[in-house]
Amino acid sequence: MARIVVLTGAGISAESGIRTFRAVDGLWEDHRIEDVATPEGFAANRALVQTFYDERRRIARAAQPNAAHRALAELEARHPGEVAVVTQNIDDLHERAGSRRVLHIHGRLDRARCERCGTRMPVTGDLSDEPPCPACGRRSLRPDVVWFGEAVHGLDEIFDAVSLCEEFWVIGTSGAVTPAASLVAVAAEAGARTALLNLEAHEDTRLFDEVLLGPATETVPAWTA
Ligand SMILES: CC(C)NC(=O)[C@H](Cc1c[nH]c2ccccc12)NC(=O)[C@H](CCCC/N=C(/NCCC(=O)O)S[C@H]1O[C@H](COP(=O)(O)OP(=O)(O)OC[C@H]2O[C@@H](n3cnc4c(N)ncnc43)[C@H](O)[C@@H]2O)[C@@H](O)[C@H]1O)NC(=O)OCc1ccccc1
Repeated sequence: MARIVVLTGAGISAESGIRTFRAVDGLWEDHRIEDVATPEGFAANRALVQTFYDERRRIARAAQPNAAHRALAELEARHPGEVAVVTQNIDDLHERAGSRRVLHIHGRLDRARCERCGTRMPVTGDLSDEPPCPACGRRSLRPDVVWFGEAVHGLDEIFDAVSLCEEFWVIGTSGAVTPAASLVAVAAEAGARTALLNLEAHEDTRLFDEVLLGPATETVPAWTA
């Protein structure tokens, strides 16, 4: 049971050079969600979607964890077994910062899944080259990420962790996407102390006991010190 559960979003990786989604220069400025982040969009234009994620994979690989990622990894090292990170991010910056218990609710860029046999595997080259599935040989690999309208990953384990934690912190997310956005209500309902660490306030911060506004590389080290 993790005493502290931390939900993170694109804002925690922004200062590592990974674009967020809804900001003025956000990803959704250049791409329609329907075209690049839905099963329908993938069926309609496979190459567009594969290339979109290949590009994001290149950017994520070139990015480095920042002081916010490191502060969470150091907190976990100081309190072994007491900290769990639930991230909406598909980059692996939490793991590269040293976090060990990381649950990717929306999947991972560095993994592919075969649509035909379901095998999951690390991504080596570009999926836009349509490499054959190493298990069934068919050219039906897709990014192992959760698209809109698809079931998220590990929801039961996440709900259990959130409903049993004493502290629930939300970092760098607009809270626009469910079910991730509904986790703070679960934590508050279970009596956890809740905190929001974000650049901008949310419309509805009533569910948060504490609100710290500012860049994550400043707020997270201060909050976890
Ligand atoms: C758009 C939204 C309304 N839609 C949803 O929520 C839908 C449900 C839904 C449909 N219609 C609706 C109508 C109303 C309500 C809900 C719905 N949800 C789904 O479809 C989910 C799946 C949702 C997951 C989609 N995949 C992602 N990502 C992976 C892919 C990819 O990444 O390409 S979501 C993706 O967008 C979200 C982006 O949000 P943020 O991370 O918060 O980023 P954003 O840019 O918005 O905000 C950044 C924040 O950071 C702050 N910030 C910026 N810089 C900094 C800084 N430096 N420091 C600190 N903070 C900072 C900013 O102030 C800002 O607040 C993340 O979750 C991210 O993972 N699935 C599902 O419901 O399935 C059912 C089901 C159940 C069973 C069986 C079958 C089906």
